[in-house]
Amino acid sequence: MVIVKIGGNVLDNPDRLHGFLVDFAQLPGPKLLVHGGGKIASAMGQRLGINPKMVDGRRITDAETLDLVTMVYGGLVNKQVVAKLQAVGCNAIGLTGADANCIAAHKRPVREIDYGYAGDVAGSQSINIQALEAFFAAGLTPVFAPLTHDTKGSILNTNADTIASVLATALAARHTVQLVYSFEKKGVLQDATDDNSVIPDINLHKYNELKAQGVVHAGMIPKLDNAFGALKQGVAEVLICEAEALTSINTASYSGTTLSLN
Ligand SMILES: Nc1ncnc2c1ncn2[C@@H]1O[C@H](COP(=O)(O)OP(=O)(O)O)[C@@H](O)[C@H]1O
Ligand SMILES: CC(=O)N[C@@H](CCC(=O)OP(=O)(O)O)C(=O)O
Repeated sequence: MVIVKIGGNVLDNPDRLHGFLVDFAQLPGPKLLVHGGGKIASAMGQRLGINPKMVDGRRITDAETLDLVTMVYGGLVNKQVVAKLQAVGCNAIGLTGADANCIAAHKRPVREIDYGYAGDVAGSQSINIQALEAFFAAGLTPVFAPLTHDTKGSILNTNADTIASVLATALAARHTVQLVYSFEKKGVLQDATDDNSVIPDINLHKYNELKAQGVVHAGMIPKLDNAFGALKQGVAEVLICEAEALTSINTASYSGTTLSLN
């Protein structure tokens, strides 16, 4: 089973998104897509006079930002992705974590920073596996927006990399799961501005070194934390690669980054 996450910079590029969705539709076997959309939410917010506030890669989600991200992730982006997948022969069903109680979360506790309506998922016990299995059994491909719910009536904004990691972890109890973080760059790079500097393999020790050297920074840190978290909890393989690499992931020509614990 393959779980794929697609990042906001590709979602924002119609040509790259189209190519990616054609490739995703062709992946054999049961599969699931998680999309981000942070960049689109920030741009739409600015048009509405809502300025984005990010701390450590997480959006501070006040009440009006929650409305914004619910509209953008759960509406605009999710439904556009689903319609485009339908057009290329993939029977996708668009979901948030509230739908079929797929992903329960809790509001991030206020410590130094109040993230507002940002949701953390406690672990794979918060995933409704039966609902996911029912979608797969019906031949449907779930497409998740980065939204969860608190089971008390509120939607929560949850990082898409985290959603991909917890879904992959929950499904790993029953399936051999491959988790693919696809984004706009060719992989984890030695020099974030040089696409020819892909680091092919990273284990936990090397990750800590890369972090300490500042080679891995910004949004790549939470992405890799989520990725290693999934490996530690039984996900068979985690890959980080560009959107265009999806059809090569199980071939010798794969040229992105592969993560391992040891
Ligand atoms: N070593 C690195 N290799 C590649 N990207 C890196 C690296 N360090 C930091 N980054 C940054 O991380 C970003 C990816 O994180 P993020 O924007 O959260 O991705 P996504 O759009 O997939 O959610 C890249 O656009 C890049 O700017
Ligand atoms: C709480 C939180 O930060 N949520 C993210 C969800 C979107 C996301 O993760 O999008 P990308 O994958 O495109 O970055 C946000 O609102 O930016």
